[in-house]
Amino acid sequence: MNHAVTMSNVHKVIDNFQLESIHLEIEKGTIAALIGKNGAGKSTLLNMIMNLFKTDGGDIQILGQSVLGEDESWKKNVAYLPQKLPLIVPFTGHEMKELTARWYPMWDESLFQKIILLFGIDLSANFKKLSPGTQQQLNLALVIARNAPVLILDEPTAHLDIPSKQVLNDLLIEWMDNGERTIILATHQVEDIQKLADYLVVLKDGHIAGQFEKEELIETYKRYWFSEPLEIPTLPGEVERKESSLVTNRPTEAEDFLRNENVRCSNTQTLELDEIVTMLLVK
Ligand SMILES: Nc1ncnc2c1ncn2[C@@H]1O[C@H](COP(=O)(O)OP(=O)(O)OP(=O)(O)O)[C@@H](O)[C@H]1O
Repeated sequence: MNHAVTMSNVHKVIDNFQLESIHLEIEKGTIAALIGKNGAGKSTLLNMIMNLFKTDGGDIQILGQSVLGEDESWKKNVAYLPQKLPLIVPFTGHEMKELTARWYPMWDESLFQKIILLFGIDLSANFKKLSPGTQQQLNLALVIARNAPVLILDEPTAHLDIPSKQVLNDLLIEWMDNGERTIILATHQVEDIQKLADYLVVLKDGHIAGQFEKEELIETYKRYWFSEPLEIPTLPGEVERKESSLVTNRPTEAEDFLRNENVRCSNTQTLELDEIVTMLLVK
């Protein structure tokens, strides 16, 4: 069993929104970035993995165990940080830590203290008086220190300042090195994807539009520049055409095509990840 999370034919209707027949396999030992435009269904999908939203059908497994049955022992294998926490917390950081640590047998106190120190969090302050960024830092410390083999984070860097984002990315990379662990993170931040993700899972209007290995994806997209205005038919894999440039995601076929058409390009370039992500989400 090589999968940390699988979803088979999962579907769900919530008011006017529909998650359509989701098939997803997240390999153990990898980091998957779940990306999609606002309202694409990322948080809904993560809530369904955690069985917080009931499915209308299909199956979801974490480390081979269905999350939909009576047996809830799968919960020890996953730590989840939702985008929005539903509670107004009347506790200090110290109290929150005591309450959380008690529930989780794999709690790693030294990791927790290390994260608190790295972020510089005052644990004696009341949670509700902390800034949104500091609240997010504390929530991250509470969730990462649970040390579950599967970590699910919904927009973990949304409120963090630039140095804290770096701290978190370094922490997560180090955390991954320490055993067979898996992270799924929903994010809008290209830096998170760039630094962390092995795979990108693209969600569009409630369906999975594709799952891509990041390095392969970067190799796949190419832009060709031409010194003369273009008058050629659509290229294989063409995803963008401007006056003197073309982008394709099937470069080998596109280059054969250009040769056959006797068209020479003046320059070729790979694309930045943010451009590729934009094309994946809007085209
Ligand atoms: N509890 C709910 N009741 C009704 N509709 C809901 C509920 N939760 C989510 N939705 C709807 O599901 C759709 C997907 O929302 P979701 O929050 O999953 O998107 P998202 O991709 O996480 O968006 P964002 O990037 O803005 O966080 C939206 O149309 C939203 O209105």
